[in-house]
Amino acid sequence: MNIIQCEDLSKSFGRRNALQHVTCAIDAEKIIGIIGRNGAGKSTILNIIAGYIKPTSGSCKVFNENPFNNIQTAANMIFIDDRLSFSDYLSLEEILKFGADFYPNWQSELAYRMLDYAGLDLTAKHQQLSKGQLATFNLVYGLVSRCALTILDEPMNGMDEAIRTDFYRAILKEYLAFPRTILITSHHLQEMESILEEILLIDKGSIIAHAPLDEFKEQLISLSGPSDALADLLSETEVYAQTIVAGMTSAIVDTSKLFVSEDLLRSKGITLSHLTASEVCKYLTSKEGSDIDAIFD
Ligand SMILES: Nc1ncnc2c1ncn2[C@@H]1O[C@H](COP(=O)(O)OP(=O)(O)OP(=O)(O)O)[C@@H](O)[C@H]1O
Repeated sequence: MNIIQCEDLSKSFGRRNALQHVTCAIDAEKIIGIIGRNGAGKSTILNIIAGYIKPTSGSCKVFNENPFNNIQTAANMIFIDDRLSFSDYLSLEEILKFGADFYPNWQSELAYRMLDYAGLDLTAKHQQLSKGQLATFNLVYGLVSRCALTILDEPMNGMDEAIRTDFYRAILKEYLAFPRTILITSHHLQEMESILEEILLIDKGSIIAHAPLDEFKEQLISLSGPSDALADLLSETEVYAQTIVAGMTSAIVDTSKLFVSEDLLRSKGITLSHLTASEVCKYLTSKEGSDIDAIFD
């Protein structure tokens, strides 16, 4: 069952096109990574899904309704990002009590246990927390609310590596205990990969891939071997990156256009290796001919 349906969705801010003709459907009860470079349009699409901003054109349906200013969809959804703010006068404990009153599936005990684990003082005020502590508190708040749609926009921003590792596990455990749809953005895809079922890759306001994680990773492959043995193959497929050193070529290529068996590759001395999701994202979204070294030449 789709809980989010976007049809030909576009959003402009003045003359800047943040999203362009986006069409996608998101199933219930999945953890989906919304991935893309800085400025790709990730927060914009999440803000439209959350009902905070209106699209310029096209439609977005969440739980079959237009989410903009919609109390019904808001009641089944939580949006966590680093701009989440609570009253300056409330302690963390008081904020948790408000959460318990508002969200029907709220898990108080779990919230206390997680915050105790992270060493947060419940008498502290939200605004007194450090950047990492703030992210930790907000993420706990988002998880224990157990909303059918949980949107986490860069939830680990500012957290140290150890707590990030712990909290990726916490997200997965919470999801397994109470399946829901979790949309999560992060620039640390490698760390987050193990909890994702699907990846939705946005580049310059357009969706360029939306697939289960394994399928996504299989889109590109790395081939290495003698340059003459690889030359014909490379002319038949799309090459995303290539290096040639001493007659040996290494190339990142599109697997959908590569019609050759692994046995044949082996017989030509070509080795094939798989990429991580993070590497696939990097190659699919890098600017043609981009090279930071060129700036200094
Ligand atoms: N309120 C706004 N006013 C003007 N331009 C905006 C506004 N919000 C976003 N944009 C522009 O829209 C584009 C997409 O921004 P968005 O915040 O969605 O990117 P993002 O993928 O979340 O980036 P990041 O990974 O850096 O957070 C960017 O070019 C940004 O400058």
